[in-house]
Amino acid sequence: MLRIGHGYDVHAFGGDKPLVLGGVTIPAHTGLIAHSDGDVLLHAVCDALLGAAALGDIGSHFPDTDPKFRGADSRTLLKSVFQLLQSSSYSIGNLDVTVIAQTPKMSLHIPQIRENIAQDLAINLDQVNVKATTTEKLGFVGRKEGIAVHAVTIIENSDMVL
Ligand SMILES: Nc1ccn([C@@H]2O[C@H](COP(=O)(O)O)[C@@H](O)[C@H]2O)c(=O)n1
Ligand SMILES: C[C@@]1(CO)OP(=O)(O)OP(=O)(O)OC[C@H]1O
Repeated sequence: MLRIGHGYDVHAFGGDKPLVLGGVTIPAHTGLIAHSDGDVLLHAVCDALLGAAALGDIGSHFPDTDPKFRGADSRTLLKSVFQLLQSSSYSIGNLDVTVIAQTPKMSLHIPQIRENIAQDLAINLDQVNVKATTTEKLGFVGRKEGIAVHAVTIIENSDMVL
């Protein structure tokens, strides 16, 4: 059976961490405020995968009250989510990500982000799409207060494939 999942996350600009999106450190005026490394892109991907598998959400697996996850590398969290899916015999069909950011310009970094995600989820590059849009200066994104990310995925339970 095919199953769809959606993930959405927002983090505010600020703090003293570097900006990390999809596992890539991107030159920016500031990073994102978070308990972990603040990789809002990978958080949305984790939530899409967990949602598709009806396994809750990122906060239920990696609570932001747990000191263990302070400064956590979100690629490590993504790999843990992948292991959870594998334990339930799910395989990933494809993943589509939309970064909503007035800044930084994402296009240069997207190839490496796709590579990172494909590697962490053991899928091919053509199963991962990442794109970006501004909000034409409207709202909190447009005021450069933060970044929002949507992710959608299709997964399939390989036990049930005929
Ligand atoms: N943070 C961003 C936002 C957008 N892009 C690229 O620019 C194109 C045009 O953006 P609009 O918001 O005007 O639609 C968009 O399609 C992306 O290719 C980007 O790289 N980084
Ligand atoms: C990743 C976790 C865990 O460190 O914390 P944050 O980095 O604050 O990110 P968020 O998307 O707010 O919540 C998920 C978390 O529990």
